[in-house]
Amino acid sequence: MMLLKMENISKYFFDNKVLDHINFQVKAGEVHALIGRNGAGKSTLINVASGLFKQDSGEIKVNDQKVNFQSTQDAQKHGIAVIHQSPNLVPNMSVAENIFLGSHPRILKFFVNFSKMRKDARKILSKLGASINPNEKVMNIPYRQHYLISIAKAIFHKSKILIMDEPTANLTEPERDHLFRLIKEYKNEGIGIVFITHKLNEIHEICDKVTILRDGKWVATHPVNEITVKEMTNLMVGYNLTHYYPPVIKQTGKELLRVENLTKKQSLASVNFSLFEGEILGIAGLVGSGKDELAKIVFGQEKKDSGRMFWRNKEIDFKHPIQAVHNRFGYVNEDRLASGLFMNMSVASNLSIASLEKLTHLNFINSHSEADQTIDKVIDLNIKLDHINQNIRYLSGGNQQKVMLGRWMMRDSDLYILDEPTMGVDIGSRSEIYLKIHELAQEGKGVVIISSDTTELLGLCNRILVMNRGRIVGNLINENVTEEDINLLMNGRGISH
Ligand SMILES: Nc1ncnc2c1ncn2[C@@H]1O[C@H](COP(=O)(O)OP(=O)(O)OP(=O)(O)O)[C@@H](O)[C@H]1O
Repeated sequence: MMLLKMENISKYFFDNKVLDHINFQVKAGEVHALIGRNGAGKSTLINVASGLFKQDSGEIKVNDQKVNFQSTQDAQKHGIAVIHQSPNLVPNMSVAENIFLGSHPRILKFFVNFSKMRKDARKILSKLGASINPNEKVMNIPYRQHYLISIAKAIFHKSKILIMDEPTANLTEPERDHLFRLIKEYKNEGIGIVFITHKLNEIHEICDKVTILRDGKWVATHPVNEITVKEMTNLMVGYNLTHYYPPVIKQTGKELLRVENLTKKQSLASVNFSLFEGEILGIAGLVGSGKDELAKIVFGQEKKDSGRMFWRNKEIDFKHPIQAVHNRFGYVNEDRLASGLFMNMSVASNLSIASLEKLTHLNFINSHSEADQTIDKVIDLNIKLDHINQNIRYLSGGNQQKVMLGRWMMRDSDLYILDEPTMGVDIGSRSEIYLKIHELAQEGKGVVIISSDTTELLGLCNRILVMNRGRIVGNLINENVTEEDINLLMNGRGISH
């Protein structure tokens, strides 16, 4: 018996055929990966499965019975739960209240049993290995952890089909291990799981089957032990992707940025480093190592306690990010969906927002020039959209990420601080972004890449700083450096060779 069967599903957004006769099915006790490039239609397909969108044609069956969902609540009643890429939690409610929203434990039918709610929430969160206080308001919880709260919510509602849209994009390694253990438990209980990911290495670890979509069309479904990561990649992109990383840069120029004794209570302890023209400098470190705070301080988004910074040997002391922007610094924030993008604005405005003063002439925006430059960036970064005036909220997650990078390229920044630049970006687009970053460096720009993906840092950077507990504990020229070296340093241990 199939838990979920989607047959010939098609879906249009206006004239745009986003899903074209897709077949997809999930058995009880199966973890089924759904993969494809940014904009391939993965989220749309699961939004149809969960009653958020209505398909234009095709049928959905749950336990071999035809269903016709009118809403997400309707799908939930049939046991389908979705954990979305950017969870929609209620910010001024507590974590526990968010987890139990709509089904609070009650005393005498009417009164919410808060103490039971908190106890249950703590139990579920600890199962996920998440150290989150259930009493804390969601608005005070780092955005990175919102996904964990959403998972806790889905677990509580005991679904038969659990759909996870990029569950590991924001998780640390221990959190990911907890999640995988939980997925295995669920599998044994006969729950069917749909697992969307851009981290193709995870598929062999946790999934049984994989379905690949391309441009809204079904391309293939295979048991995972019959397909390699390379084959999956080629099916996703539709060609043989051979050059993933550009060559590592060997020569750099003059000093661009110098950071001296940068200190901030509880996050940075006397950090010193320089960045040179044409350099791609990586920063590795676990959550809490200080790498994200370092980026925020350099960009003027957070205040330092002490220390000095120099740009081309001239002291800088930004009190506000706008000063950094004037100095031609660009910053792609790891929290892009929470604070980087303007969700009610068009793609064109999101791309041009950092360049407004450049594009403005006598106080009116030169819209021809804006449109021309925007189109250039869109072509450059291969952003998938219908029209540049389209609202950004309708772009797929990975394409929104590319807009963030395009914004600073359009501004023609001299320094690019990119915090998790390829989070949620498909493998084909990642290789295109790496090429762009390499081109920026070749033009003499300075690039700082903060990434939790050590392989990415080793593939792209000529030098890697490793941070641990607010300090730089390694400054490694990328020659004969291994992932293990970086992992040892990140965890506060020395390299043995
Ligand atoms: N509400 C909407 N209105 C108009 N177009 C939309 C809407 N939602 C999605 N789209 C378009 O549908 C296409 C598929 O998007 P979808 O979000 O399903 O892609 P995806 O495979 O999940 O990508 P990603 O890996 O980037 O998350 C994209 O071109 C997107 O712009």
